[in-house]
Amino acid sequence: MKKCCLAVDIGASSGRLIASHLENGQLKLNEIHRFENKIVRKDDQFCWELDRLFLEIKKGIKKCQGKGLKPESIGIDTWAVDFILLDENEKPLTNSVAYRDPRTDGMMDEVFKIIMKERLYLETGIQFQKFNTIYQLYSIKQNNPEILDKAASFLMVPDYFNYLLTGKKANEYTNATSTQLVNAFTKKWDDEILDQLGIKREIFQEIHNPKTVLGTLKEDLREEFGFDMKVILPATHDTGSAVISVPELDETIYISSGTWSLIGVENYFPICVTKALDYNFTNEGGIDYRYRFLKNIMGLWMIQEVKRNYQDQYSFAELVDLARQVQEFKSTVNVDDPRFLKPENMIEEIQRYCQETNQAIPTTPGEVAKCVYDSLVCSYQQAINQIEEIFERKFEKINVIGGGCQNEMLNQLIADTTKKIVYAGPVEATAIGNIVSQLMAVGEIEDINEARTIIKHSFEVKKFSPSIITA
Ligand SMILES: Nc1ncnc2c1ncn2[C@@H]1O[C@H](COP(=O)(O)OP(=O)(O)O)[C@@H](O)[C@H]1O
Ligand SMILES: C[C@H](O)[C@H](O)[C@@H](O)C(=O)COP(=O)(O)O
Ligand SMILES: [Mg+2]
Repeated sequence: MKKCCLAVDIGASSGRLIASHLENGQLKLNEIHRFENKIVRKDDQFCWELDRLFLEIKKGIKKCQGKGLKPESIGIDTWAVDFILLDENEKPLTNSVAYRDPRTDGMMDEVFKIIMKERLYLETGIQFQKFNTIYQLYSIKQNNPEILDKAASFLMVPDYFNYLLTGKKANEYTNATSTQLVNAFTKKWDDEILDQLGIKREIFQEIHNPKTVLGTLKEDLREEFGFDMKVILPATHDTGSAVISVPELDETIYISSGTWSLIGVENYFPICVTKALDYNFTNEGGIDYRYRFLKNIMGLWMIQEVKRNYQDQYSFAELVDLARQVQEFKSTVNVDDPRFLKPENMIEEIQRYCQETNQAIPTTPGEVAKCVYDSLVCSYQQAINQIEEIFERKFEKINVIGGGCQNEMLNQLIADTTKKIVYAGPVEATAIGNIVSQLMAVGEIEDINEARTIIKHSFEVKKFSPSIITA
């Protein structure tokens, strides 16, 4: 049996288990299992199917032996902000409510009545998204206080899966920062904010950094799988893992392109200045206490919903080809308008927006897709301008990572619009960042610099130069 480590990366639209080992200084990947992730309706709430996702994780682990692989460690990363509250008997107190659920509508303003927006930003450095954990918890406090009274443990989604694997409870740092409840300077839970909001501190676990060996499998799982593994904390916020594996970082702005587009730079200190607040940038925690100075852009969620609205009769590649065929269609929308966060029908919402703004209304799948892609690039350009204004410098390169880097039309459009060199890849950047964190934890890789060198020599990165427009 070949030794390997196992990365579990679950984004908002898909999950995958990828086995990996080092061979002649290169990282080799072997996709073991891939599955759909989606938001479902349950008890009139938008929810994740965490029980199904854990079964998918176990299914993937069991596939390893059939492939002659013996995983020595496993690391789990997922989307951010969402959590589970366990009671004193370790039972979940609520559904696995998703961040797109409207339960946080109006909660930001309720919190600002207690803690000024500017102070919240100065202390946490985290962007204001209506679905941040802080507003989810405050919604529970306002509408179902008995739930918070009964709560004994707060676990974010990857923490919860780690608990199911090991029986150990911990909050991992990079994901904890996405809650907007961690102080950007002390890097600990912000007792003052929790106290002012009346959220009891004792439900939060000790914060552990990426590369922590949390433990090994519970006995029943060792017997079920037939082997034991170390359970290691990668950057359990998926974007935190993705940024670790950006091959081109100097002079570079990254775009982690999946359900969301996370656009930013790696930094060594939090930037909580007024301009960063006004432009709604975040300082999410990274590995080795680095910072991910970035902002959320609505992302490929929009094309995922368009695809769903067309009953999945077009693949993503086909939607790109259809968009290529209507280059004359120029209408765009503000992708970051909250109306696109969870519309009933994305196509109709885009059409309504174009009508309201007196633009041509997209009617064909190609026109709708082109409108989405063109609109995303407009938002990318705006964010890039804001980053360069804040850093008072130009960035020469853009590195697109994640599933979206497979969209070569979009990559070229980004290059043409921004007039910057675009590098595309690696596709599985998140899983790769997860893997190298495990290998650093066990000493197979020295540090992040060696990790990035290995990554650069292991994966193809395609280059897109701005087209030369002849007069
Ligand atoms: N062949 C392709 N052509 C164009 N876009 C693609 C292709 N494959 C995947 N994508 C894009 O990648 C996105 C998924 O990226 P991924 O990083 O897996 O998302 P997440 O981690 O959020 O689930 C899809 O929504 C789709 O827009
Ligand atoms: C809700 C958060 O902003 C979101 O999780 C984002 O931080 C993120 O990591 C998205 O990752 P995807 O792979 O789901 O695009
Ligand atoms: Mg992802």
